[in-house]
Amino acid sequence: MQTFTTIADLRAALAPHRLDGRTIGLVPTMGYLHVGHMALARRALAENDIVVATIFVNPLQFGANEDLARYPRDLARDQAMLEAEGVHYLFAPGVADMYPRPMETVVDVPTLGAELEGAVRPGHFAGVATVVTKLFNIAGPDRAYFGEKDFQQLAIIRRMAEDLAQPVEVIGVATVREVDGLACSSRNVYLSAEERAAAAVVPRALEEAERLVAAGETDARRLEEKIVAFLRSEPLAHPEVVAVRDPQTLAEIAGIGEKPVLLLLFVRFGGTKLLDNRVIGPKNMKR
Ligand SMILES: Nc1ncnc2c1ncn2[C@@H]1O[C@H](COP(=O)(O)OP(=O)(O)OP(=O)(O)O)[C@@H](O)[C@H]1O
Ligand SMILES: CC(C)(CO)[C@@H](O)C(=O)[O-]
Ligand code: BAL
Repeated sequence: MQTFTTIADLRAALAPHRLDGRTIGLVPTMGYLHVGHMALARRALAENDIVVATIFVNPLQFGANEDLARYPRDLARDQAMLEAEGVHYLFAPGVADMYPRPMETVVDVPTLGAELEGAVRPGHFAGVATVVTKLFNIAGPDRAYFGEKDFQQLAIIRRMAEDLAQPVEVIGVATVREVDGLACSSRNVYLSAEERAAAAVVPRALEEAERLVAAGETDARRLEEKIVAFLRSEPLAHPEVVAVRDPQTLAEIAGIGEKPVLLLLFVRFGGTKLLDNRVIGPKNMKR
């Protein structure tokens, strides 16, 4: 695997592949890789001739009081993991390589990006949409891979790619979990041992929602209230977003009826915010 830090070097490496008609899969990440990232890489390797992973902790998507400076980093370990998986290229630019001067141009998805996680992280999704567009422009991938754990991000990137006719297929990959069900996440390392044990309440809340819907709960607001109470039964859990939405549009819905619904959770443990979600179908519904 070759690692590049400049846009020009990555482009030069990819140009001959493109000329020879090879397909390119892109796996954008912020590094400190785990088995969830590896699932994206494996899927990309299965579906493309050439796979480019990217590692860039994008300052544009962090708010002033967020964890940009302390975001976990270990480039050597990440390189070894990607190499072992068979990834062909790693693009790991510095901030000056990606943004040699302050960005004047921004890609925003203002409605989808303002709610749910966007409501507690203003500007976050404009930062994501902007950097992902730039990564698409740099690598020119045929397909790009994103985790369903970041459900709203995936929905926003799909919408952005469609709206802007970006010539890339956006592919969602199922969430990979630890043995107790907690979604793998780079930020899990921030959790103390106590918080880590308590965090298992998040996937359990998704199970509980599934159980409540199967038992006949049809009111979206009541389901949200029950899940907030379930999460609060764990004293270390501070639910920030508990929302039942339409999985396609992320629009609010009132009732749980014939169609599957998205339950999206954003739960804080100490200073660490964890995301999770599940698409839940009504009783006996085949999904
Ligand atoms: N458990 C997981 N299963 C599948 N995909 C995942 C998982 N965790 C992250 N991803 C995906 O990997 C890509 C890169 O994510 P990122 O580098 O932010 O990792 P992360 O673990 O989500 O980090 P953070 O803890 O900062 O949210 C995103 O598309 C994200 O959805
Ligand atoms: C897609 C992404 C790499 C853009 O910085 C980031 O938001 C992430 O890791 O999910
Ligand atoms: N959602 C993954 C990237 C971030 O939290 O900034």
